[in-house]
Amino acid sequence: MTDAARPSLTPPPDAVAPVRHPDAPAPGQLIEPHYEFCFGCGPAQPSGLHLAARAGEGVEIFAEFTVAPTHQGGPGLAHGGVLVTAMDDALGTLNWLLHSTSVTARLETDFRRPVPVDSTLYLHTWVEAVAGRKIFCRGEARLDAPDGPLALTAQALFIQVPLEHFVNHGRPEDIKAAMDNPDLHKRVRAFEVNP
Ligand SMILES: CCCCCCCCCCCC(=O)SCCNC(=O)CCNC(=O)[C@H](O)C(C)(C)COP(=O)(O)OP(=O)(O)OC[C@H]1O[C@@H](n2cnc3c(N)ncnc32)[C@H](O)[C@@H]1OP(=O)(O)O
Repeated sequence: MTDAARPSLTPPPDAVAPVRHPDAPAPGQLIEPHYEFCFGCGPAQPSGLHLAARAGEGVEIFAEFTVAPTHQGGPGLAHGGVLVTAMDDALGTLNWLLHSTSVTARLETDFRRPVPVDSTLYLHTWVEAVAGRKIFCRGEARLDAPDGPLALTAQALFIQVPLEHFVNHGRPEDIKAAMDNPDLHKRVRAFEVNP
């Protein structure tokens, strides 16, 4: 599909190039999960994807996840929704490079080949442009090697939100537990000091 057919995913003429925040993780640095129970990257989520993400040199992320039997859709194959989750999380991790908090507003994914259980998906996501609160991103995922066969491509629109977005909309007991975690609190508050 051409960009013209995806108007809300195409940066407008006044969009600007993304700027890597001075306090962004260094290239190659492993980025800690934003929340231990996140289905995408949380270590405490038993059937989650346990996505491991590293910062790239640009406003980009490189991430990996290995498809487990619990991620099946068709027999022996990853569920498409699980693959979209991996892409969404790798796109969401771009927040750490911009030092902004944004959420997925629109995510369009093209599935280009089946992804078997036990294969490792290598994801690459990057910010294409920023226009006000709108962050235009792209991603691709390859099978079993960073330069392996292309399995998924994606375009997304993220919208910047204040931290209160999470506090106001999340289940109260989970918000309280997250706020009581000093490590998480410190990581998230860093965004407010350096917006
Ligand atoms: C703690 C760790 C932190 C970091 C946390 C990191 C988490 C990473 C996890 C992975 C990412 C996720 O899954 S996030 C979870 C999934 N996503 C969500 O739950 C988001 C649910 N949706 C919303 O909350 C809302 O709809 C928002 C925030 C996206 C937008 O609401 P809003 O703030 O009121 O803004 P609104 O005026 O509606 O829209 C602003 C502009 O964007 C455009 N716009 C809005 N939605 C769309 C859309 N779907 N498609 C096209 N365009 C859109 C509007 O037309 C408008 O353009 P114009 O008129 O200005 O031109």
